Amino acid sequence: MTTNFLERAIDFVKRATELDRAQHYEEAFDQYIKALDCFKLALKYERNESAKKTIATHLEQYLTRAETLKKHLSQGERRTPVPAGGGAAQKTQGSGGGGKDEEDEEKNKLKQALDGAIVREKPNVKWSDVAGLETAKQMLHEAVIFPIRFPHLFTGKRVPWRGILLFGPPGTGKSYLAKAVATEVDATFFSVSSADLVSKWLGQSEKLVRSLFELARENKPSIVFIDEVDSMCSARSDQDSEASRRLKTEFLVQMNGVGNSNDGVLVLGATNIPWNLDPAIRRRFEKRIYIPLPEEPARERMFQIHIGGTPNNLTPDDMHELARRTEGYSGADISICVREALMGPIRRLQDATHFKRISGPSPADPQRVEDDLLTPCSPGDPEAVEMSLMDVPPQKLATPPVAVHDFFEALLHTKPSVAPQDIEQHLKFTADFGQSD
Ligand SMILES: Nc1ncnc2c1ncn2[C@@H]1O[C@H](COP(=O)(O)OP(=O)(O)OP(=O)(O)O)[C@@H](O)[C@H]1O
Repeated sequence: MTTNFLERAIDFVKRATELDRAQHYEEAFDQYIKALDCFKLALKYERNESAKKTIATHLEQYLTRAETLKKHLSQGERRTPVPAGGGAAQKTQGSGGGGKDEEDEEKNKLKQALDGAIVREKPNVKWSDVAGLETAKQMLHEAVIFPIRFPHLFTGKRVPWRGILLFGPPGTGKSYLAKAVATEVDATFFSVSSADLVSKWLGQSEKLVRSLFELARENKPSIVFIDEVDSMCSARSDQDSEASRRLKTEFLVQMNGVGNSNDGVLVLGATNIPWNLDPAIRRRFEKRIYIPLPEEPARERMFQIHIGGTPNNLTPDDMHELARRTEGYSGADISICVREALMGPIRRLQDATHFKRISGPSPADPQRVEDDLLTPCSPGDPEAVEMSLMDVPPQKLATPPVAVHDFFEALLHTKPSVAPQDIEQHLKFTADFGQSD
């Protein structure tokens, strides 16, 4: 298996370096990425230690080159030459002169480690997908979207916010909102779960934090989203391990931008337990926005968003009723309830013992109407034919629409997940330190 992956990796590398030399950087980058995927698999399955080392060295080498190309491409320069810069192309071209010093090597390793801990792809969540949370959205516009789109608005003493904390009970859309920011804004987005950072990289994590901020500064305008920021930044205490103390100090230093300018870098934090944050770190988040449980109109919008285009026969009154019945539910609770309800028609199909013919849009081509589709019905229906789902030809199956009783049924099984005491604590924190949505 290893040999196979290794061979494939080498094939991709050959193609990549040829394209690289011919300055076809976009295609070269694609081939490097494919090569890296194969190298990673080869590394995973290789048992021999010295072979592992060789593969790891290749991996690092081509990763560096791919990163250089990516940076170059993202600056919109498709064909201008990219210096080899100690990366793969340099070595394969045999142009010598490499010799990165140890510090660079260390930095590269950390950047690779970061690659595993951070997500850089743009999520696909739009502003309009986020129900309610108007204050938070407006604040994020001020902090993120305006400074990038209209930099001249932020001159002189008017400076954009550098640190924003989103806090509130679980499942209220803090991460979801951060994803919407990432999708809507033309900035590099780094998303890191601080629980991951602490658990996987303890000992190394302060260096990772430094590298994360370095990367963010290199790629500005950028947004660093730190989920569960409390696990990295809880109040300092005598019981803290040396590693955790170093991590907190480093985070403070980086957020201050000491010795570096943090212009163009916004730190967005999210937490369910803001009262656990270290006070010094809490202060670095200049804006602290409470993300509460959704009000009735927001809940109604959530039902609409999560149902989307799924065929249903819900009336506006049904929607109001659902919103009314879900007081105390978080956005996450509602999305689970909707998923459950959307399965209702599938269950009806599975349980059906009788079907009848109806006309409707063809499952294969919704533009065409067919008059011999089959849908479940009660055994007493005059047109009922006894059969089960498996007897229905797939292209003749008409899926029943989701109905309001599917939601009522789902609500019996999905209960609100946030406890009232939790809300009280959040309200107290908001009164003391926050800003309410
Ligand atoms: N305001 C909202 N509008 C639309 N959907 C929402 C909203 N809030 C939550 N959801 C739904 O709930 C899911 C979970 O939300 P999310 O992960 O953002 O919550 P969170 O506040 O970050 O929770 P946690 O603190 O547990 O990480 C989202 O993927 C989304 O489907």
